[in-house]
Amino acid sequence: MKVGIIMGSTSDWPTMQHAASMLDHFGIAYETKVVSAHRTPHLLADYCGSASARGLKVIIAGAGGAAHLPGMAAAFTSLPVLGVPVQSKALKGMDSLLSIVQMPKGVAVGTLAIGDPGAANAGLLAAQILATSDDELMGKIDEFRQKQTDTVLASPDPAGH
Ligand SMILES: Nc1c(C(=O)O)ncn1[C@@H]1O[C@H](COP(=O)(O)O)[C@@H](O)[C@H]1O
Repeated sequence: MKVGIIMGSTSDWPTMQHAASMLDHFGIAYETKVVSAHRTPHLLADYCGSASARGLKVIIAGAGGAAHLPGMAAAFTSLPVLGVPVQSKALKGMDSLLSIVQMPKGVAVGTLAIGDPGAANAGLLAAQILATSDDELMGKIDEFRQKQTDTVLASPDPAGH
C-alpha cells in the first residue's frame, strides 16, 4: 500500500470515499482505516509510528468537528499528511477546517478544502506526490488534467448563443 486513508469515524466515509476513488482512478494501492486521536489515541500512535516502515508514502487524514486527527497523525510520522476537513452539521465544517489548518511551525499538514472536493483533491495531491518519482503515474496525471481542460474548452456558451 502506498497511501493510508484514515478517518475519525465511519461516518466520514461518504466524504473520504472521494479520496479513495481518485486513487482508484490512477491505480494507486491504498488502505483505509477508522482511527481517532480522541477515541483511539494509542492506535493512532501505532498506525502512524509504523506507517513508513510498512511502506506508506502519504497519509490522508479526514475528520470533522474538533478535527485533531490530521495534526496528531503528523505529530507521529514524518510522512506527508494531507488533512481533509469533513463537513460537520453544526458549523458546516468551519470547525473542522480551523482545527486542521493552523498547525504550529515545524509540524506540517497540507490542508484541503472542506468536504467532498477536498477529499478528492487529497487523493489527487497524494497521486501527484507519488508521481514525482514515477514517470508513468505522472503521465496519467497529465492526461487527467488535459481531459479536464478539453471538457471546459468544449463546453457550450452558457446563454445558448
Ligand atoms: N474529529 C474527530 C476525531 C479526531 O480528530 O481524532 N475522531 C473523531 N472525530 C470526528 O467526530 C465526528 C463525529 O463522529 P461520529 O459520527 O462517530 O459521532 C466525525 O466527523 C469524526 O471525524
